[in-house]
Amino acid sequence: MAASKIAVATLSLTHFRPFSSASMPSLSPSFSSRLVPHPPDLIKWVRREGGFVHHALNIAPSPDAHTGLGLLASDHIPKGSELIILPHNLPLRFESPEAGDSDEADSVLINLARQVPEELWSMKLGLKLLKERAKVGSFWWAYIGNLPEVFTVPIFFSGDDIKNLQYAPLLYQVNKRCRFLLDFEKEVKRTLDSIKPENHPFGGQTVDASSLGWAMAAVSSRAFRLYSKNLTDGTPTSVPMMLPLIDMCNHSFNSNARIIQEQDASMKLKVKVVAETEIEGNAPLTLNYGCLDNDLFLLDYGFVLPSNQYDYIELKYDEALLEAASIVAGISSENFSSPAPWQKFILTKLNLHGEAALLKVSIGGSEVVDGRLLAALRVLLSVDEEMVQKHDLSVLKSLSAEAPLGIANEVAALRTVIALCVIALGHFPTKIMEDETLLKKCESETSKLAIQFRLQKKSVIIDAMSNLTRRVKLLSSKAVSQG
Ligand SMILES: C[S@@+](CC[C@H](N)C(=O)[O-])C[C@H]1O[C@@H](n2cnc3c(N)ncnc32)[C@H](O)[C@@H]1O
Repeated sequence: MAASKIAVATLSLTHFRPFSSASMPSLSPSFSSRLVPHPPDLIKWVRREGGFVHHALNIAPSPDAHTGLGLLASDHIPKGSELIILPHNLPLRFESPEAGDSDEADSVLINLARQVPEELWSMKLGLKLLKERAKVGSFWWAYIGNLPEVFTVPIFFSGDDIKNLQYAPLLYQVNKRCRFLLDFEKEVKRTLDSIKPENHPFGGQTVDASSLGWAMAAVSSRAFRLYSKNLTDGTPTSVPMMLPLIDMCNHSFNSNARIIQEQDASMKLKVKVVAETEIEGNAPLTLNYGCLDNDLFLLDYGFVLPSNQYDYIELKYDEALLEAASIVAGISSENFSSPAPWQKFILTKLNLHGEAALLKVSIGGSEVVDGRLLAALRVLLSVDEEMVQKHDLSVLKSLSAEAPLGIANEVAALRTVIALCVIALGHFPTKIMEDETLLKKCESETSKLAIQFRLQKKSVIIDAMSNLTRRVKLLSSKAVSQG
């Protein structure tokens, strides 16, 4: 017994790297602080392991101080140039494509991963990342040592900062993730308590919600989905992977580089980054992470994009809310609370009525007004069943279909949406000007993010209101000119 205790002690001292910095970040961690103070040279490591890195690429703090480190071009790079090539063994994925190389510790990991809900896939790959982080001599150490020490995703916000987001759908998601991490911490502890030391995937270390959260955030903010063949039946599936060095690229919707997936001579995965445009010297290399709203950018990546064209606010389709909006808009219609049977029928087709109704609707984004909401308002504000029946649902749902049920109907529908916007704005506890003043005074990065997030949500509403007001004015002047 005593001997095995000594063996455990030796194992734990020499075969793992402590997770301590995941739960206790250094006193003033910044976006640029890495897991270890002087991490290995990542570019050299990629080249040494058979990868290619363009000679004019460097890792450096981004010109925009809030984006952490980035990849910068030191010289002009022509369009089409290959910038980075990673051979198949460099990406870090949950399951290695080489069959038969897994050990007992891997099967513990696989069993834990089975308990992670699909939507939190980043935790699954995060378990693998934690395993490699704990292992002395991990193949990926040069990569892992270069990962950020802290992440600004809301699971690490203080309670006040979470409240300061002021937006229920995001609060719900943040709470869900926090609750999952706390429950999963217990599950991981329970599983690891019964594991033999030599099979412990984290070198005998305690894994808590904080280290799990670090791993989940590292993956959600840095992994890319690539296509891979399913090992059992060969069907192509998208697999999240961490792509060393490539994940030093920051995001832009107008990115100057893109990822290409290829196969090498032995049909193994090869991941390339290619210049999509000419890249000037000193310019950052950027990738497009996707057409995401600010909820996802904040939840997964820990940043908020100003004037994000894909951002929107979520509302619940609710008769009482519509009734209130129509009163604010000065339009009286009883149809909101008691639609006629033909109107109910269309609402059911729009999935806004009935048992399986989906009541989430949106304002903002590329549509400006959720097509289902717009169609419902047009229909509820119409008394002309025959005219409504003439139109296809796709026309009734489209804002670019100009006044399909007549100008008066369209003005009433748009004014009701504008009133909905006024009500939605009123639900935020602070005004835009207050937020702007608070933002100037604010020193904490996470408090700033919370204020920026809610400011952007309010801007989405204001932009939608301006867009709709412009349309109402145009329609009204048309109505006047038509006499
Ligand atoms: C894939 S990593 C990019 C490298 C990262 N900047 C670093 O220091 O390691 C993604 C992270 O970079 C930051 N980032 C990337 N693009 C950004 C942007 N457009 N605005 C603000 N932060 C950004 C965020 O912290 C995000 O979680």
